[in-house]
Amino acid sequence: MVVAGILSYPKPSAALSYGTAGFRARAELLDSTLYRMGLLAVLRSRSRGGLAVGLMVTASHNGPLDNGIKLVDVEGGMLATAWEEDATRLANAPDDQAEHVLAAIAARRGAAGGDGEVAGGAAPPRAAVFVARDTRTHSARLAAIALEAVGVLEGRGVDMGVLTTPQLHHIVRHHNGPLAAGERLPHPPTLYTTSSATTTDLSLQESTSLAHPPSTPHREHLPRPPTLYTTSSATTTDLSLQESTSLAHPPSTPHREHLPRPPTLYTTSSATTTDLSLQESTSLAHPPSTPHREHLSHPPILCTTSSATTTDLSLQESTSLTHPPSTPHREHVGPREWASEEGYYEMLTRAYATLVPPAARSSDRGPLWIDAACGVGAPKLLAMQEALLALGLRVHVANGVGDGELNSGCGAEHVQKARLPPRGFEARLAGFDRACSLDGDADRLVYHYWTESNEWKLLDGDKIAALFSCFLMEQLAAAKLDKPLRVACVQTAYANGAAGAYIRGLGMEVPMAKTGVKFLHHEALHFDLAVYFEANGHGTILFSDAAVSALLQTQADAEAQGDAPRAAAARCLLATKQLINQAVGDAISDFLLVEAVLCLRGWGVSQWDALYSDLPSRQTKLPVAERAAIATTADETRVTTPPALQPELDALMARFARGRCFVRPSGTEDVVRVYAEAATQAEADELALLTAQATHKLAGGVGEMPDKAVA
Ligand SMILES: CC(=O)N[C@H]1[C@@H](OP(=O)(O)O)O[C@H](CO)[C@@H](O)[C@@H]1O
Repeated sequence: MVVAGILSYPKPSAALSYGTAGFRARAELLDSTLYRMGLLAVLRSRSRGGLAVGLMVTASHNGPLDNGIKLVDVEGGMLATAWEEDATRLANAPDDQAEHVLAAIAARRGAAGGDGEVAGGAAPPRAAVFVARDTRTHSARLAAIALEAVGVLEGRGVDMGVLTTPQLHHIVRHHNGPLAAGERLPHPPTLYTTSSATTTDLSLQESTSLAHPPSTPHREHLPRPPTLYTTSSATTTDLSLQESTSLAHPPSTPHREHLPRPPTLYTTSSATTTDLSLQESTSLAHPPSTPHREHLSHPPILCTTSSATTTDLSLQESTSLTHPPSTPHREHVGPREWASEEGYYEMLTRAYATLVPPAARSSDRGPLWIDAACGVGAPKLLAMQEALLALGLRVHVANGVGDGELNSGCGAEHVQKARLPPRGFEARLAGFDRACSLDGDADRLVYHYWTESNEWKLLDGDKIAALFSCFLMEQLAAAKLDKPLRVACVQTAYANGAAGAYIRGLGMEVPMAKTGVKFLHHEALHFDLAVYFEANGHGTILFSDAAVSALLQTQADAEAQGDAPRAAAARCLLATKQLINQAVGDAISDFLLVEAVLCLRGWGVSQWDALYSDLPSRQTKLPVAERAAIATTADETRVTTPPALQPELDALMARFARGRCFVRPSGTEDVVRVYAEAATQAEADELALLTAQATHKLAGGVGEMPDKAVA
């Protein structure tokens, strides 16, 4: 059946690569990739004892004709690097060899077996693959192809419907819970001799460190009889789980449409949330007898700072002292009840309520205007709108699905790259003093506003990182932890020079990572507490288990000593951890934290903007004959190939006061990207153009010599 399936979705001639953020291509080229990635996702899940993995159908900030795939690994983060290589190999295998490539991957990764053609002895653990999609017109069809493939390998495919990318990460993370923790720690590769004497394979290292070695009773829970999910609650029944019992979804099968759903008020405690997904979920990876359920039996902590009635599940989670600081990262995962879209809203609104107590909710704060890029962020924001209003946060959602072309003239990518306001916000709008833009799958966020003097100003990922950094440092100072935490803000070469200087001035380390959030995320894992952001607005804050444990201890000590300010600071940091997505950058959770911090400080957007002044910068891009022919140093700030290019760029930089420029091949588009910074905007623009021209001349530019910046 696997072979028949592969042959029914022939591979296009174009080469496909699992780039900086998954596969991206014209939608019509992706059928075979979706099918094959459905198969691969099954292997990945099997290799981790049947823990769920996610498959997101999206091309993020790309135009509406493109689509793509982002695979979500078992701990809720991005796919392990070694599996990315497998993904590329499998996507590009000729049709008549793809099954062999798949079988080789399965054997190498300890994922063979079962009744499918990818067989090899004992039945493997049953895989679980959660498939979600954005709002592109072709996404539903492509998601169905992935689900079909999952079914062919007898995995449990769950159609999660339309979600933001970070929501899928969140659901996978909370579904698998602490069982998925303990892998992908930032350590050097280890040589594994079990599979091949020459294989240095992190993924194999991972699979040997499973919480569930093959002998664990995982498979006892599978297969389960299909569960009938009848509607019991109009607001919270998760239709996607009705679909979970269907293992093979032929592309022609119309999937249930999950959108738009009526906005739901998420203000109450879990008493009103009857989430059938959770009934189902509890019978999978976390049997009641496992110690992980201990998280749910701790008495909840009442967060008196926010509201006497708020029982905070995250703090319930945090009260678990079963994971001392020495245990691996990421064991303070939230409760299983959050492993659903409703759970996501619940988690965020509760955290916001804790962080911004009623006394801090000023009624004269104007609404926030949110540009949703005509993408999936819009319906998700609408679903939260009433709950946010109840917490004193008024949001106005613009550029919703169908209001215009996705990511075109609107959205975070357009705003940040073109340095232009989005459609609908071209001039000051009465009543709106601040606005923000999401991208097409709602994992990026930038803010912007019009000044009193009618100047449009952008607050990009660097500014968000600076706001979060100063807030964290302030709260850490007030919490007076017994042992200081190692705190950092991870950036890339695209970070504005002024941002790095400001953050270093706060006393934080500022390590640099390669472009691509996965690199920032991995770097952030080296620290107890780390903010990471790309200038384009993709980022989050990671709290290590050591940090969470230290904060819990501080809170308990301070409360016992009657030190209210210290206890409040620790509680505030724990609520921040609950609000900010621990799996991946998330525009919705990021904007909630921005709003919370501004509210707590009584700041308007201009005061935030005044933290530091950006050095003027400009980005552009150009096509070249072979972008892979351009190589850079590890930090991407200098070109190593072609050798003549860097001396030319050095000479250009020397001509401009505070001049800095670099070029690198894009991992998501067939272009070379150019970045330039200088003392004035005119000089930054000129340096960017000269850099693009030098690249065109020395690195095989195609078409006309660039004569202006291109967003
Ligand atoms: C300069 C820039 O913004 N590059 C973006 C872009 O990658 P490129 O490899 O530059 O195409 O898309 C990535 C995925 O979204 C994101 O991580 C990265 O920051």
